[in-house]
Amino acid sequence: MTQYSRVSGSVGLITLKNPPVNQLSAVVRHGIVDTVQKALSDPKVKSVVICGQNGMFCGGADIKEFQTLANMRGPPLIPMIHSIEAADKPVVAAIEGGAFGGGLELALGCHYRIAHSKAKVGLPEVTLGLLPAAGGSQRLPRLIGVPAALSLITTGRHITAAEALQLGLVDQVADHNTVDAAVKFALSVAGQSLDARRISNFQCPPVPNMDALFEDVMQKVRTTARGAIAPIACVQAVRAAATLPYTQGMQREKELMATLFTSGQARALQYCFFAQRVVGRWSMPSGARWDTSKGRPIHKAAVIGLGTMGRGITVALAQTGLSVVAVETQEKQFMEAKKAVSNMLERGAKRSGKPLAHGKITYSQSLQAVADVDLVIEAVFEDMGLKKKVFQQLSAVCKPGTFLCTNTSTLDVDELASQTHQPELVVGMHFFAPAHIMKLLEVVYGPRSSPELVAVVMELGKKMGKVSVAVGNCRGFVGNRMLKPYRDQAYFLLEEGATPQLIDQALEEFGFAMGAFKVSDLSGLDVGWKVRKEEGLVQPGGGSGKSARIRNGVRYSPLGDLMCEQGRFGQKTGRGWYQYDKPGSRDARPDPWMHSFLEEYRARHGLVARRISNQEVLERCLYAMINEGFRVLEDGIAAGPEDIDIIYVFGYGWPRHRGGPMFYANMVGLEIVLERLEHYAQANPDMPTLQPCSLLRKLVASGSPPVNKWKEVIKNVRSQL
Ligand SMILES: CC/C=C/CC(=O)SCCNC(=O)CCNC(=O)[C@H](O)C(C)(C)COP(=O)(O)OP(=O)(O)OC[C@H]1O[C@@H](n2cnc3c(N)ncnc32)[C@H](O)[C@@H]1OP(=O)(O)O
Repeated sequence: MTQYSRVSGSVGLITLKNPPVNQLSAVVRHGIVDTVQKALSDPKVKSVVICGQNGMFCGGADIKEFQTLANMRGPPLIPMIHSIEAADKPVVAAIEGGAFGGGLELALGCHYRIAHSKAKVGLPEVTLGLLPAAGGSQRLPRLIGVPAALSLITTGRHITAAEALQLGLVDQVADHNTVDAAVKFALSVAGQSLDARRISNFQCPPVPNMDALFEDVMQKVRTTARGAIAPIACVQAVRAAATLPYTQGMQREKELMATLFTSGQARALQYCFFAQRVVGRWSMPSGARWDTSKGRPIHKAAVIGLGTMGRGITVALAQTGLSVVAVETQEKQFMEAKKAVSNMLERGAKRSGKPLAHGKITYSQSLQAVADVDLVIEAVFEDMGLKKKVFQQLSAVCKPGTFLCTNTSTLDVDELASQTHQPELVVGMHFFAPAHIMKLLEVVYGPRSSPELVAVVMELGKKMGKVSVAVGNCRGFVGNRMLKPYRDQAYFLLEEGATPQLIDQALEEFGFAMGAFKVSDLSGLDVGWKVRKEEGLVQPGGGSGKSARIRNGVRYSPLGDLMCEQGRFGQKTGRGWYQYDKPGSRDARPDPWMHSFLEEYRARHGLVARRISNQEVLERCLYAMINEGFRVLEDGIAAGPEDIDIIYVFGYGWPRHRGGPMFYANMVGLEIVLERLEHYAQANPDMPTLQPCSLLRKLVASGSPPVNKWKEVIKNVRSQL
């Protein structure tokens, strides 16, 4: 786990060996303590280099060890790093690949840091619900100054070696063999005084208006954290570094970490870290899996339809370096799209500092232009008739073996596949707007989809920088299917006495970026109205009599339809569930009109408004969504709870520090979720989505196992179906 040797006569070389990322597990910490001791007590050794094997310095503490305190055995990090800093021989960190979290804290305890030009460094603890509590929050501001340290520690972002050099975080950048460079450097500094190299002895560089700076940062962090506690603790820890002597600062760091380490938020964020990796190991009900299915390279892709989604997808594809044929048959849209895509690419290049991807896109107004591409993504208007036609044409035009993908958000992927000669080469690629920015991609396979195609699309998603989740085909797939009962409950609560702002406030306090009604105003009420009309659900004036609030035997709220009848489509019309200064404006303000609209509606339907608590809003909206999540698992549409949670965290603004809906249910307690659903279902027998699903009942009957053990119960339930 830790190898020691003497090189170049007088340099003790310590190599961390703990795949996959040389994480600081207990055995590694033991190894470091032992080998540092060995090097320091060997009179032949004049200086020391610490490096990691396989091109990676160190990925930090072993996150798996956090899951049970019992695993936190072995030498603690803080005294280990102190003993390195206190050494009387120079210790040099040779950073290849990356130094993250405890790995960077270890490097900060060294007297010098040499990084490879391609290496990255960072203190990402905040993303795991923690703070850099092995001295990182105290050493980093002393080394690079308070503003830069605040930026790195509160966001957890990884920076390049070049930026680290500019900030003074590393002393030298090597283009070739970093360990050789570090050994050479270690030889050159042997015997030199180390007084000026121990960061814990430094004073933080002075900051003018320090109080104002911290107030400002705290304000920003509170706004962006949306209830997450770690970013706030990070600011407090850096403040301690700026205002207290080192030992007192370390004490403060320890106290703050104690409040975070066992928190539910830390558990949720660490669950998300692993869940994100679990979804990459996809499987299909046929037994096909990520490690047994091989894709093939895609050189040229096409996008059909250059509306908002098609433009974003074109940009995302071009940015991967692929050749893209962008097709739009309508003249006006074609001209507008060319300009828009070009602007988006320019903005992207500016943001990332990477070269423009313009040259890779060919525009065409004819479908014939896609004859030689390897993969097509259809992004025409969400209309089954239109999409079917496009798929028939694509099947006739494309060379055999071309993969055909649809960017539908709800429609039946199998029905589209059946329009083609090779239905096994059709899947859904459900992007989220804006498609070149949003991280989530739902990859929707049908019973006939080939595993090769799923492998290709999952890989393509990765290249586009997406978190791709493979899911089965059903109406709305995973994300939109679960969103429906959530939204329905929000409407029903309005009927019963709530206001849009009361519901949104409860959801935003929970941590959602936007409440259900603000999201509806943003995406446009007319979108859902059109779908409901096609489904035959809309009645003029919302319908009348007792049946006005019932469709197909279940409860229905015509409120959204009535809003649309009044032309209140949301932000685009300047009026929706909220009012806006002008069409297109984003600043939502409560609209007094809504009060009389709801009063009149309730009076018409004999409803008496009652006081709705935040707790009821959360329980009805979230538990209805979670209940649907259990159905999704039961039906085999998602492979496991991690898939659902990652979809919600990356695509639907679910607060990451609450881990995703299924993790949240587990945190609340499955028996509580079941009991509340039973309570609400009894009070509302015409709302079947509140009837607890059998998988939830089975899990509770099985003793409510933790979320990572659900798959066993799910397997049994599915095998009985
Ligand atoms: C006392 C408390 C002290 C806390 C201080 C800390 O150090 S907290 C930990 C801080 N470190 C991090 O947050 C880094 C987490 N890791 C990463 O960001 C990335 O893994 C990486 C190091 C940038 C490498 O990225 P890459 O894309 O190359 O690989 P993967 O992310 O896919 O990871 C490969 C496998 O390694 C596992 N893994 C990564 N880091 C850790 C870790 N710190 N502890 C345990 N395991 C780790 C990861 O889970 C992958 O394995 P899978 O089996 O595929 O899940």
